[in-house]
Amino acid sequence: MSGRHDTAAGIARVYRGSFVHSTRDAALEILNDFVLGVDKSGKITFIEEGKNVDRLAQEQGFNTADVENLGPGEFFMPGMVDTHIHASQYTYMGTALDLPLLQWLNTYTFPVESRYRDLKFARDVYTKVVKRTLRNGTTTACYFATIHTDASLLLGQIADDLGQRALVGKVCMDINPMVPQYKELLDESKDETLRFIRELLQKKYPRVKPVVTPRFAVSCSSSLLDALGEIARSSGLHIQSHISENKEEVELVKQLFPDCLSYTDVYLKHGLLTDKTVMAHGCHLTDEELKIFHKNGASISHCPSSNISLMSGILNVRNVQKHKVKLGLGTDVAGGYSASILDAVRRAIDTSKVLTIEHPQLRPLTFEEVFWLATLGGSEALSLDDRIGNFEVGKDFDALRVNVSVPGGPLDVFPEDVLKVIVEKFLNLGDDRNIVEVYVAGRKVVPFSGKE
Ligand SMILES: O=c1[nH]c(=O)c2nc[nH]c2[nH]1
Ligand SMILES: [Zn+2]
Repeated sequence: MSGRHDTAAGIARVYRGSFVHSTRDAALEILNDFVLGVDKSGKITFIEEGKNVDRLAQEQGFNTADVENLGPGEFFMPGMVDTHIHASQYTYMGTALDLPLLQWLNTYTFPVESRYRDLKFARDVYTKVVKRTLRNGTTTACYFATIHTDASLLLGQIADDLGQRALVGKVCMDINPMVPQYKELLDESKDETLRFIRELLQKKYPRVKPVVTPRFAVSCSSSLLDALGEIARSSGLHIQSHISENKEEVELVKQLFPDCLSYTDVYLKHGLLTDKTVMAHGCHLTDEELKIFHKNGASISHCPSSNISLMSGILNVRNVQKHKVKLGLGTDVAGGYSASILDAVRRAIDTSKVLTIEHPQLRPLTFEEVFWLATLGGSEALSLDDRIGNFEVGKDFDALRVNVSVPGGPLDVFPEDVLKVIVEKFLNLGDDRNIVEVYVAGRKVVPFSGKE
């Protein structure tokens, strides 16, 4: 942009072309020939019909010659939100999917997670997972790290360096009878959580924040859950954990917490079910529990790929919607075998159809609804919808520039394909080859700058 106009209006970039996003009223709004402006702080300053470009140029102080026009086959969509991913499990993603949850944790997960005391190993894995998810269009990720504070801080630093928006959780667990070398003492878990939060906040990363992370009720004592509830209350931070993923786990929690009415009641009683809580899975939650979620404003991360791979169960999304519980999508790497939210989109549709086969009265999810879950729904689930999730004026420009006609790409489009059809094809068939640019708060983070 020309210097004069830059200073006058603070507009950094203006794009013209097709935009698709979700709104409060429409799961998929298609905007053909629109123009969108981003200011220097990365916020969307206007989004209007392309025919208004001359007036906008006058009002906003930019030069129409500087407008970047999208090419044929291109559109912008909001960046996708992964509401649940284990960065520390990335090494074995795509393998080790032959056991149910509790056995899978003991056999594969805990031995691998115990390696993150080694910061060289952590740096290598965390750099790879942040790059992989960014390339696949995850502009916001809600991460589980491990029990190791320094490696968890490193994950925050890497996300900030590479420009990803992230909630980062140092995992807390003081019970692990099967793999006792991978757990903390109660006081250690509390102290290290406080250190993690303090040191991460001290970095003042604009878009990377800590999230209080009890692994799940099975691996935390009541005293630890209490302490974490108190830390979350006094800090006002986000909370993440797992809930009601498989039936064996639900039964075990009943035995471990006989004074609690349900799995949800365990988290509620310990102050861990707030309007900034996101719980992964929830496949076996009862209607009573969903009511408690709604009442407390807590959300669910739907991780269908993981639910199938670990043979856990299938979340009834229609029932979650009926109870007005906030919902987003999660890859749940490495229970899920893909780091791409596009995979979660497909599995969410597939699993909803499996439920429809079993219960024909249940309507399967549409691609528009799942697009909403991957973007605006995810932002709501993480209570970040005031900042991200769609192209509303005032929100940060977190966006994917998609090109469905990229040479050598995974899909073909035809002259009769309207934008809605093209979006559906991208959701079902597209991959990172189609995601030609990724923006977080206006900064182009993909392609990588080369310095990383
Ligand atoms: O899918 C899951 N992955 C995990 O790492 C985990 N820990 C507790 N419960 C879990 N579920
Ligand atoms: Zn998980």
